Amino acid sequence: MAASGFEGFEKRLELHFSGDEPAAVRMGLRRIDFESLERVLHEVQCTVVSAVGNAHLDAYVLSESSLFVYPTKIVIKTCGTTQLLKSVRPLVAHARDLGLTLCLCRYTRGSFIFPLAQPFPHTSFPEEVAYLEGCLPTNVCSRKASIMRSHMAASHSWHVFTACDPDLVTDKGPAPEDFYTVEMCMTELDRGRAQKFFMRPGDGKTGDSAGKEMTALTGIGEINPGALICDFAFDPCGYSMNGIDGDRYSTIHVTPEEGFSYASYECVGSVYDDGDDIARMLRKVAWVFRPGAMSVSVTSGSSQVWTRVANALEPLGLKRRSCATDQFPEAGTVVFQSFTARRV
Ligand SMILES: C[S@+](CC[C@H](N)C(=O)[O-])C[C@H]1O[C@@H](n2cnc3c(N)ncnc32)[C@H](O)[C@@H]1O
Repeated sequence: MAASGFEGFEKRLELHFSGDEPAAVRMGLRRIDFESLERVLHEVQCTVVSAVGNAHLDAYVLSESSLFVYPTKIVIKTCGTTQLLKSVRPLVAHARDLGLTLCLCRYTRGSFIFPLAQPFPHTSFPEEVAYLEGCLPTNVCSRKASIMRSHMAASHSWHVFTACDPDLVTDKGPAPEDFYTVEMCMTELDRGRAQKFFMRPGDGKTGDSAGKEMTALTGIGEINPGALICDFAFDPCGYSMNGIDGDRYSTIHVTPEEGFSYASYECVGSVYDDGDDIARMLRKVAWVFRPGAMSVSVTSGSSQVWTRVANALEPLGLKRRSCATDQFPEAGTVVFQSFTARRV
């Protein structure tokens, strides 16, 4: 970290599994014991700092972002110089031991602010794809890698790799057209807002208690007041939270340092939700951080959700600069939009 700052942009991996035995899928991946999860995270170079769970999923705040474990799905998101893709082989092996077969893999990330600081296998997208392909079982044979450009600057591209087992995804996997994932990446955070994510020296607060205070003082707690929140503040600065609400999660991570400030927001939803909910949440997130630039990626089987993004953000003075769409076999459609704050 000497020659650069903290890399806020996360790498994100989503793995879906299927199984023939009802007993295997009932608790599924949630039966992986904590020590085994810690060993996987050790490979990735991060640790668990806080955890919460409900009837549907377990959510972990990590030293570098978050991990969500459902019975047949894992989402792991890590930032900094972590080696996220090193988790693929051990996670697939643990799932196999539980009678579960990989049916869908999604890997996404933005453009790193400090690409030269990234270690193998994250030194370039082609290298990440080559490494990932080497880790995946042969049944996930329907594969595609794509870099979606924003036409703004090379620094705002969206990297997507998907791999599916066409038989398992359509037979037993999730119906991708019903669900969507929104990934928001924000840079050039408003200075005053970013300042709220620094701990105050000598106030005696722990990571947990300072995290709770930040959730309340910044307005993050109001984004989805119904969610159970697990939050953590880093010393001297930085913040992470996971929110769980039934079978949905949301997550926020903040790197507030001037010069490379960054915040991300991610949530999952269903096309059957009230369409205004997602618009309201996106507006609240933009209000919490007031970023100078932002990208929003929507992964969905239906084409309608992404239109709500621009409709929600443009009234706040965020002008849409680009919109790119790409389709991934059996893994849905990705719409990548970028915005900048209107300068007055
Ligand atoms: C883990 S958090 C949030 C990560 C998220 N991807 C982001 O950048 O928004 C990163 C912030 O916490 C700070 N931080 C302080 N101690 C840290 C630690 N031990 N591990 C990771 N980040 C730490 C970093 O400097 C940075 O501001």
